[in-house]
Amino acid sequence: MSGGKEQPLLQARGLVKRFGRVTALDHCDFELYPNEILAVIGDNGAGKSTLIKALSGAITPDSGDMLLDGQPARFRSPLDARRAGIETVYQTLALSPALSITDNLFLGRELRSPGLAGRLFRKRDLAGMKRHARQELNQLGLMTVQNIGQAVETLSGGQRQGVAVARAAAFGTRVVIMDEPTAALGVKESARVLDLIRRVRDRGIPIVLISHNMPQVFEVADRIHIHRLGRRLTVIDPKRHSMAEAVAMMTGALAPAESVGVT
Ligand SMILES: Nc1ncnc2c1ncn2[C@@H]1O[C@H](COP(=O)(O)OP(=O)(O)OP(=O)(O)O)[C@@H](O)[C@H]1O
Repeated sequence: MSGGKEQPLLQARGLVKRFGRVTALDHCDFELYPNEILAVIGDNGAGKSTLIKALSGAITPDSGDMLLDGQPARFRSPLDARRAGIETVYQTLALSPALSITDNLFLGRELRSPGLAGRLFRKRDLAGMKRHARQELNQLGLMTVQNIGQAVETLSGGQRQGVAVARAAAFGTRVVIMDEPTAALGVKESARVLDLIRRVRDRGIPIVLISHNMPQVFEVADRIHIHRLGRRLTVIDPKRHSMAEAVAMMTGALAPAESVGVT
C-alpha cells in the first residue's frame, strides 16, 4: 500500500455527473494506486456505477478531472479507455454466448494472420488466438475449461465470469475494473473469481472492485473506498476497521474514519 507517497495510477478530482435532477456524482474524488485491490462500497444509488462508468469512458462527467499516471485523461468512449489500458468487466457480462471462449477473449481485437492474408484480407490468426487464449487461461489458473473452442453458453456461471475476467486481465494493461463480479455466483465459483482478482493484482495490475458483498470485500481488498451520496466519504484499511463499522459509515450511522493513502 501507498501511504499516500506513491503517485496514483488512476485519479479523479471533483467529478460531477447529473442526470436531470439527480446528482449521481457530487464532486467525487478517487485514487487507485499501483498493485492494489481497491474496493468501492456504498448504498444503492450512492453513485458507484456512475463513478466506474466515468473512469471507464462509458459516460462523460459534467465536470472534474481524471488523471492516468499523473497525466490528464479524458475518455470519450469505452474504447478510448480500453486503448489507454483500462478494462472493465460489467455486471451484465458482455460475452457472446454462442461464440467460443477464444472468440470471446478476442472479440473486436482479433489477431490477424501474419503476412499479406492478414493485412489485406484481415484473415484471422486462429491458431495464434487459441494459443494466446490457452496461455491466458492457464496463467490465471482457469484451465478447468478444457476446450477453449467450447461455446460460452455451455459454461457454468463461474467459468463465464472467469472468461470475462481473463479477457480483462489479458487486455487491461493498466487497470481492471470489476462491477459485482461474483453476483449470481455460488460459493465455490465466487472463491475462484476472488482468487483470479488476486492473481491479476499479483501480476502488477491494480483492480477496482465494486461489491455489496462485505465478507468478500474484506477478504480481498487492500483499501476500501466508501461512497456516499455521490462522493467519496473516506477510504479505510480493512485491517483496521470491522465490517460493521464500514457499513455504519456507508449509511451515515457512524462518522467517517480518517482516509488512508489519500493524497
Ligand atoms: N442513466 C441514468 N439516468 C438517470 N438517472 C441515473 C442514470 N444512471 C444513474 N442514475 C441515478 O444516479 C444515482 C446513482 O446511481 P448509480 O447506479 O451510480 O448508483 P450505485 O451506487 O451504483 O447503485 P447500486 O448499488 O444500486 O447499483 C441513482 O439515483 C440513479 O438513479
